[in-house]
Amino acid sequence: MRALRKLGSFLKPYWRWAALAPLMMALEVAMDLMQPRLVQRMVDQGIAHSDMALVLHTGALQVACAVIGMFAGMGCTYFAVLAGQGFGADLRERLFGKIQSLSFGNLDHLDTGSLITRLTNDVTQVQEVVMMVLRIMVRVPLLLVGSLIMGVLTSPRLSLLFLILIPVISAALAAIIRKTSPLYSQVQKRLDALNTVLQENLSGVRVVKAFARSQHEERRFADANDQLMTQNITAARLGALTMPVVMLTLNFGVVAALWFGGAQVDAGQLRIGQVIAFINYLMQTLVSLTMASMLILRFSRGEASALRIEEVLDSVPAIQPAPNAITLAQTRGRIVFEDVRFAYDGQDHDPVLTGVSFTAEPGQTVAILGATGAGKSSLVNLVPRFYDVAGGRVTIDGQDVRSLSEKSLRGHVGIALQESVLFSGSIRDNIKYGRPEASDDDVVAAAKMAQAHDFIMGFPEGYDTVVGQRGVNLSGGQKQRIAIARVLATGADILILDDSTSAVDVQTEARIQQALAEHREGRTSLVVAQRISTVLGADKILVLDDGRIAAEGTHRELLTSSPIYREIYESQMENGVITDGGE
Ligand SMILES: Nc1ncnc2c1ncn2[C@@H]1O[C@H](COP(=O)(O)OP(=O)(O)OP(=O)(O)O)[C@@H](O)[C@H]1O
Repeated sequence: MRALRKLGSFLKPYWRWAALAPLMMALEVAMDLMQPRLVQRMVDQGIAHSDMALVLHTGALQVACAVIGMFAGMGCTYFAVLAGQGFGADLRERLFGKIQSLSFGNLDHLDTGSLITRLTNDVTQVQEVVMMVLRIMVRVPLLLVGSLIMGVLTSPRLSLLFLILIPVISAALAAIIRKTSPLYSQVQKRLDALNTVLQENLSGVRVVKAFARSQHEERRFADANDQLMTQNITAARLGALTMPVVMLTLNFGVVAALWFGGAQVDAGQLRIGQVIAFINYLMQTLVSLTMASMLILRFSRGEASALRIEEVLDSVPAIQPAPNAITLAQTRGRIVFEDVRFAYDGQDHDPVLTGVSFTAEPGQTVAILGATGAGKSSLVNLVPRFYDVAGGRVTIDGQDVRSLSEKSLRGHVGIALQESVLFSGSIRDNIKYGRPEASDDDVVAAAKMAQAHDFIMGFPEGYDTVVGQRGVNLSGGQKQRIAIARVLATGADILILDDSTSAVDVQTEARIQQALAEHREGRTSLVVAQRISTVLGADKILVLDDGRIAAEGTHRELLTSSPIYREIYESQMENGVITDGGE
């Protein structure tokens, strides 16, 4: 229960509600405990002596107790819901914030489906435990101890039955719990698997259709769904044993109490009302034991969820801010890679980049070219410090990027990632995403440079056109251009384009390059490309081969000095990829 206890701190802001709920419950239990005594009084003193006034008076007291108990119960539920919902909302918010704070390296290891399950189902499980605790955590021990004491007070001799019934029912319930609780951890895992299939499918639905794999995906989903169902049924089947076991024991108890109680009534040692009251207390005792077992089961289910939540909350961002992080007020934009090594495991096994050294002077455009998997994206991701180097260093204006504050670094480095993700909302909002205070003129200027203005104005609503689920669907090339406009609108003085014109036709791409060249003043650019046409005008081209810089120079220089470059050039010439400005 360690993880659950730790998450309990999220209840602190709601302590008033959390305290009121059990108080109300205590009142309800007190009322419940009064009832059998009142029944006993009515039978033994009222009915036995035909004392109608006493019967009516006791009946009225019973009604009053029931009404008070009912309101107390309602109050308890109400306060428990207030506290529980507040707790759940705060926990979800913290979890979401934590996910936002994680680095690329952390996110590589957490799959989206599992994060969704943790944010939704796991939080709900823990929240339910909290509400249950507030409602019945007090009720169970109070009712258990209270009814035991009252039972003993009512008939010490009949109470000997407790000595048999309690161990029997406790042992049976404990066995059920031991078998059931591991099954619920499995339920969460199966739910993860289902959410992963679901999430992959929803985001990749077009690929599924393109490959006509709908049936395969349906089967995959049905498998995951069936496994979840089977797991739930297995757990529930075991759990379903609880009630029959309890009822059997309870009925044995009642029969035994009637048997022995009846004999004592015959012998004049006990009154009928006492037997009835004792049976009530016996039932309350056994029912509260059952509730305790359910509570334990819920706890172990909640603990499994709490552990999964904790795993995310306790993740340490792979990228740690420097203790005295420097804020770069202005940059010249000189980027230097000094003998950089990089590996995704962070421990230098199997490096993706080795011995990478180069300089991008302020205002220069440096292009990075190479086969897929050569390490181009990995290289540029080191500049905004999405990952840390394993050896060497990356500097901006002589400052190691690890010594800069994240805010300042990301403020100066704008990156258009390989995959252009737009958010639902207007095109304007998307372009302003990195700098919400950008003026409309800035937005238009950025869109013009990214060669997006014309097609945006082609939409009836222009910049207010809504993209995303309920808006227009943009082509891959249009999305890429909006993503480029988004990074240009930030006004960042270091611009990184990671293969971000791959879906744009060669002519448009050339126009983007030209517009960027015209506005290059004060901006250093790193451009990752597959096509030589993208890099023709670059001040420097790095040819990356298997994580190393195989050659470096301008287009002209490389044509003569680098066989790899010449090979790429010639293959693209043959395929007609180089149509504009090629030599
Ligand atoms: N998040 C990651 N975790 C682990 N390995 C990765 C990750 N991203 C890339 N790699 C590996 O690093 C190597 C370089 O990948 P990278 O994406 O940098 O290549 P690239 O040159 O940009 O390729 P492309 O042109 O296809 O985008 C590849 O072997 C790839 O499998």
